[in-house]
Amino acid sequence: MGAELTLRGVRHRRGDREVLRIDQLDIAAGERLSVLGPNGAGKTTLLRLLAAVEPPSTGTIAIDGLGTASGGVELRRRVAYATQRAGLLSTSVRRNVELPLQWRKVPRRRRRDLAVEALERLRVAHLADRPARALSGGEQQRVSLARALVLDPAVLLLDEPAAGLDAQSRAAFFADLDQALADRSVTVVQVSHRAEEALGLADRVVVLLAGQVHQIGTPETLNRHPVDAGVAALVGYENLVEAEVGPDGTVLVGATPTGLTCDRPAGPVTVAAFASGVRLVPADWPGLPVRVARVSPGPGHRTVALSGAVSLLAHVPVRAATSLLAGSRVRVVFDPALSTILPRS
Ligand SMILES: Nc1ncnc2c1ncn2[C@@H]1O[C@H](COP(=O)(O)OP(=O)(O)OP(=O)(O)O)[C@@H](O)[C@H]1O
Repeated sequence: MGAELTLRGVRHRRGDREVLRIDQLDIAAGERLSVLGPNGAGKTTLLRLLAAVEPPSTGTIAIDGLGTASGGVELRRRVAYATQRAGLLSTSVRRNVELPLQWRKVPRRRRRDLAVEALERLRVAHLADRPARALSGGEQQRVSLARALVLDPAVLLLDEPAAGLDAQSRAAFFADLDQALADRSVTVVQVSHRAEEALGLADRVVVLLAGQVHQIGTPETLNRHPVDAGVAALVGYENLVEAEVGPDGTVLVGATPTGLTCDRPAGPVTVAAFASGVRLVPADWPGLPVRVARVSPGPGHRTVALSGAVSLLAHVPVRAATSLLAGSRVRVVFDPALSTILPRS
């Protein structure tokens, strides 16, 4: 059964620097929470506090109502923490996964069965007799996860579980992780600096910037309604453009309409637009005048760098991009479904 986590008034200092500040966070039993933030945001610090590796400088963290500061063995046993590096011991894969069970005095026979089952769930049972340190990075990550899951934890803490994997291996890894967790009600807190990972498997996402929570919401909310430009950049909006809301609600760059309207009061705003929401139209149509600076191949599209009054990135279907030559003049409007208007920070 997954455990409920509650954080109240948590502050954590490293030396005289405060690196984490979370006033209140409740994580429901069985919830999958992602923590998204850039390098140095405090993600690992948060996991270390949740795992009771160290206590917060001030404030409380409780697991099913029991404070981590009490340091009880029983409480620690309910939490499995897979650190950023797989950290496997230089023995066989099987032994790595069996060891935590041995420490808990699980009988040998049962240990073996549980270890094999955990390895099977992560699709690495065929590696059971190999030296763990001689595996590839991706294989080691899977064994590390099997080692965490074999304890049947109430809380699973994952620090960048797919760090160092290529894009294809990452996708397969997360699909298998999803499968491995499918019939468990474990509470999962996973940290990542990649939006696609953080938003992929989560019920909710916490955005951490400089140690502070900027936004908490479902992946869909973060995607469609980031609260500020910092969150927008982190969730993958490639374009952030300074604009103005006119008296009639038209969003303008300079005096030029952008194709967007909003019901904010007249004044400065920031337009966040996905590259796939930047529409190129002929130079004699209404829109922002720009020049094509560069066209480069992307997966299933061309990435077009545009310069002019604003610099933008656009993703353009391959067929439509054939007529785009560097230096040519076009105009740009933003697709409202792939753009959002933010307060100017
Ligand atoms: N042992 C330490 N001593 C001093 N400062 C530290 C220590 N560990 C981390 N920090 C600082 O605390 C802040 C948060 O670090 P943390 O490792 O939690 O960030 P992170 O979001 O996990 O980063 P990354 O994505 O790079 O792993 C950073 O500014 C970091 O430099």
